[in-house]
Amino acid sequence: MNERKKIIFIVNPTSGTTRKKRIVEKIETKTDKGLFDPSIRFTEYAGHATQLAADAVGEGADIVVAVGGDGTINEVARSLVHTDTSLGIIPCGSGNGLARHLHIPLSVNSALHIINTCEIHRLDYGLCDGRPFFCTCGVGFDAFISEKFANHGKRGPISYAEIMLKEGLRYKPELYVIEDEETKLRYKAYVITCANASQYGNNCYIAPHASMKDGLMDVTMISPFGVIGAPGIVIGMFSKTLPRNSKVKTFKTRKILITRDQEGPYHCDGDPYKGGKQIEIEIVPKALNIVVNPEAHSPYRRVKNLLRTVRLKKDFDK
Ligand SMILES: Nc1ncnc2c1ncn2[C@@H]1O[C@H](COP(=O)(O)OP(=O)(O)OP(=O)(O)O)[C@@H](O)[C@H]1O
Repeated sequence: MNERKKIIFIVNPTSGTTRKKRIVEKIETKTDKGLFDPSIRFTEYAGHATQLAADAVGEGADIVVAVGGDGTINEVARSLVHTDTSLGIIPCGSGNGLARHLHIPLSVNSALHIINTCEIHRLDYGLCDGRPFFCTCGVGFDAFISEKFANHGKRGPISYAEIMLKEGLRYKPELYVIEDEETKLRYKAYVITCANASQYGNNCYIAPHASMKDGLMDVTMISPFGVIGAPGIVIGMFSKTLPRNSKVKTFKTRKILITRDQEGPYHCDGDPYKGGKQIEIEIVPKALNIVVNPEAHSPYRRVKNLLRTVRLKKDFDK
């Protein structure tokens, strides 16, 4: 008989707005016990998931599942890069950018089905100022807002929208020099985002053509657009057409250096950090095993997910 795979679930009780007790019950009942030997651990403070994931690697875990949002995934995945231990995802954050990019369903039952299917791909991640990111990183307005959000106390999309409206008008775009191996350009930008995955979360696509398999990041630079240009930017983000906007410049590259006039924040997967005048960002190709959705590119994926969720819900309610 094959030995069961060791799988460790790391639950962030503070992520998103959903209650985690029911999620834990689902993990306990729906994980395939024939395939896996599961255990569940809870984070007790910010940053704890990194230590728990490192411990799991040390214990020889085959899969470590981040149960939370992009912040939790980042903390878990940074301990898994360049190892044979794979990252699983049960998305229950506020934005769930990486899970949405990978077409991992937001229903816990369906996400557990993906884990039970256990298809693993080796994908890219990024380094921003030496810090790992898996979805996006960058400077400008989004880094400024993530700093305000981190200090706000309350989470969830309503708090986020509140901060965007209150602080958005105060933000002043900066001048940046952006260099890669071939070009050097000066750009006054509202936002510069380097994307390994396509979206910030909540289906807000900053780089709709980003791929985690191409060894490259998609750099999106948005120049100041004013009140009149704002609806076009927002519509572009939610309709995957942002690169066509005249205020937006995009390119793919492996590594860039961003230089600005003064020190300031940058963000990695939505979490803010203090940065210097220069920030180096690069993609590390094929360095993290991730449990992916084998049906991610099937045209019938949404219908199948819906049917599976209904079926699993019926089983669960029995
Ligand atoms: N037990 C804990 N107590 C307080 N904070 C925690 C705890 N565990 C993790 N955190 C912190 O919670 C933060 C937010 O978690 P996470 O990003 O998963 O949720 P989210 O912000 O709601 O979702 P998303 O990033 O998808 O929008 C993380 O940056 C992490 O450091």
